[in-house]
Amino acid sequence: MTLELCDIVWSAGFRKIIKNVSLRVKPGEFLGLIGPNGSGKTSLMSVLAGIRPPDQGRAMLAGQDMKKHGRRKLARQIGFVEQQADTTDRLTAREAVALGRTPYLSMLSPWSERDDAIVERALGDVDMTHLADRFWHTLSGGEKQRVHIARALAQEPKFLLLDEPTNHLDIRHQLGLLELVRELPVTVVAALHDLNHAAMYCDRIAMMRDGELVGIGSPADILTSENLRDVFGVDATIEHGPNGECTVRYHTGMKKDRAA
Ligand SMILES: Nc1ncnc2c1ncn2[C@@H]1O[C@H](COP(=O)(O)OP(=O)(O)OP(=O)(O)O)[C@@H](O)[C@H]1O
Repeated sequence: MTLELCDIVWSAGFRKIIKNVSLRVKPGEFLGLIGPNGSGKTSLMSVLAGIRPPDQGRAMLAGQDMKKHGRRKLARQIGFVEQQADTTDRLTAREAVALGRTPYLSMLSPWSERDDAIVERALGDVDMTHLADRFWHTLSGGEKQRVHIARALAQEPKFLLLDEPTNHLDIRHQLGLLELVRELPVTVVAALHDLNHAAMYCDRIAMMRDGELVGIGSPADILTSENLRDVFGVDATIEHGPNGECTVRYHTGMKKDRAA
């Protein structure tokens, strides 16, 4: 199954936020989306998730315009974990994860033991089994984030879209989460701020600046000193390992250099 954007424009009011972006997500890949604050990552993810219909261009799932897929069908194929999503409902963690099964339930297909098993597995995947009966409002920011991801996993999507999924997580859970999603039999698109995490886990990286897609390719192709200076305004050296892996080493004293 494919997910593809063709020459997408999305505007808020009169301002173009996403500017003529074309992108084909390859089946099975882990695609990272990087870019400075306000460069359009969240907006692009929302278009990819089918939440924001583009003003121009086409967002396609399985070769068909997303507008033609119903919400329920989209929800079975695409799990989207938004930034800072919250709920005021009085739910336990387990009940919040169970919401992920909604697109599969109907009068003819009521809740079953299989749904229970999927919910328990999703809770286990994000290391939240021991907190499954806790109420949502009592969870920490990181625990809530893990519940959101479990809810998306319970959707059993083909595409998992994660908007800054490691926000709020401690380093063990950041690495654990990225390792988990890389191992899952799903296609992942994740907006990431940590460029070394993008280098470690992504098959490809797409880089945005001011609403435009300015590059897409392997971590080594995208994470260059020139790109980091031009797009992020930081000075860094990229170290390359023997197997093509790369590590970003940021230079300190940037403020002083700029002032000079
Ligand atoms: N509904 C909206 N109305 C007006 N402006 C918007 C709207 N949504 C996004 N924007 C603007 O569009 C630009 C891109 O926002 P977006 O949230 O997509 O960026 P981002 O790359 O995800 O940023 P960050 O890294 O800070 O999360 C920003 O300047 C933002 O203020």
